[in-house]
Amino acid sequence: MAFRGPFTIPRQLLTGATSFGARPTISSRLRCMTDRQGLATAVPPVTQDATGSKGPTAMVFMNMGGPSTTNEVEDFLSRLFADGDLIPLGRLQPYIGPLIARRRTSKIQKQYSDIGGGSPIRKWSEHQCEEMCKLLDKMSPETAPHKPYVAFRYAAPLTETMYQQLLADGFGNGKGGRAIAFTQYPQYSCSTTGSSLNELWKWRNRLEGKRANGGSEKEGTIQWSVIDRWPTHSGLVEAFAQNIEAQLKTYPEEKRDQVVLLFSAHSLPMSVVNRGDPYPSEVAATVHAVMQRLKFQNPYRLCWQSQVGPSAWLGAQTSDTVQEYVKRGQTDLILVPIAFTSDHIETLYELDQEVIHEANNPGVKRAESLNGNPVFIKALADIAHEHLQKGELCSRQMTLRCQGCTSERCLGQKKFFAGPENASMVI
Ligand SMILES: C=CC1=C(C)c2cc3[nH]c(cc4nc(cc5[nH]c(cc1n2)c(C)c5CCC(=O)O)C(CCC(=O)O)=C4C)c(C)c3C=C
Ligand code: FES
Ligand SMILES: [Fe+2]
Repeated sequence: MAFRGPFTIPRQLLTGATSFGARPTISSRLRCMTDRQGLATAVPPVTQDATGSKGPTAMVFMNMGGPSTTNEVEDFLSRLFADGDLIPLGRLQPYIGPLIARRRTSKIQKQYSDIGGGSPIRKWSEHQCEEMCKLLDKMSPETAPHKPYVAFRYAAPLTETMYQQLLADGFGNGKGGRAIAFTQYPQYSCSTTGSSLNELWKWRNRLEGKRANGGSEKEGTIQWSVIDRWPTHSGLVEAFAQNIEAQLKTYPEEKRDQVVLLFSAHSLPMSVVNRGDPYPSEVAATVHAVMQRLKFQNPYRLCWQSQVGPSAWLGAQTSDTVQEYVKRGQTDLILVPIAFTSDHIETLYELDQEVIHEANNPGVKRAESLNGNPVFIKALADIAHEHLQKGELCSRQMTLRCQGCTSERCLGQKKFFAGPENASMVI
């Protein structure tokens, strides 16, 4: 089903109308290629203590967050509708955003109360991050101790709170320290990971920037690097594949190969897709990698869920897809949430209580979410370990803005995280 809100997405979002920024010259492209080598080695040396340790290392999990109780729903929605990187509502956003949030609150509160009174995302994020840090301490003693932090975009603990905690824990304040911003969206979208990075950059400037340091040159001493996407990491693929195999085993053996796998990801407005957002192709890459691991033994489709408001969104919609296949007599279907790493309202309410309930057929099931799955937590540790070993500030892909991007925030954020030596690569 689609969440239909009482609001409309603004015209430029509907049409995707954008103007393109200045094109890079050939010489600037050549410079980019030369600088490319710099990216992999650009992490400045981190101070070592007498034992040779480069730690502590702060591991910051970034995600959207969700209301832990129904009382937090309105604040959560207010922040979400105030985010111009997610829902651009123009100059009137600070006024329209809270109005939309207020009108939507009781409907969404009911959904959270139907899934047990709140979103489990905080519980899972804290668990995943803590467990990953324990593994990292063993895998990478030279950067230990690894300290877990969670930074949510729209719910507690907010990015600002996390940053203040980092400073209180002895990072920054002229003392340096290394922090890794690790997105918990496996596939990059400017409306999700991009928004979280913009927020992190904003709070870094406010709490550690020149102005926060009385204009002194001692600006910001925390050394940030970013894990910005990991759509086809083998550990992620393995964790998804094992959950699908476990659900396939619940069907009689002779029917197993005929079960259709329906990978379901949160949709995007077509205006965001047409701006050049990398998310749809990265989600498709995850699906393909998982199917490869499963040896393409089942037919499959990728479909899109949770569209909000009346504008055009990427389809086909998950709810329509299930209905169509069931109508055609294909009643053995496994829904696989593929773009989020823990349970949330979109799995527990939209898939379980709406799509599967409406299908009214015992053959329509859902693969478990990754949640506390040890294979997944080991994958997180492997991804972080590879990042620490490579010494990259961010992926090469992060330096390329969307074709239709006109956002100064995106430009500034990417230049910051790419580092001063690589800033000229950001186009
Ligand atoms: C990869 C995941 C997600 C993408 C991409 C995404 C894009 C996106 N979302 C909205 C609007 C809303 N999303 C809402 C909730 C919500 N969104 C995601 C994930 C992605 N969103 C999740 C996991 C959740 C639930 C959080 C939880 O329960 O823990 C909501 C609030 C619910 C509602 O009012 O319907 C809105 C609104 C847009 C506009 C967008 C792309 C631009
Ligand atoms: S919108 Fe994608 S880089 Fe700015
Ligand atoms: Fe969303």
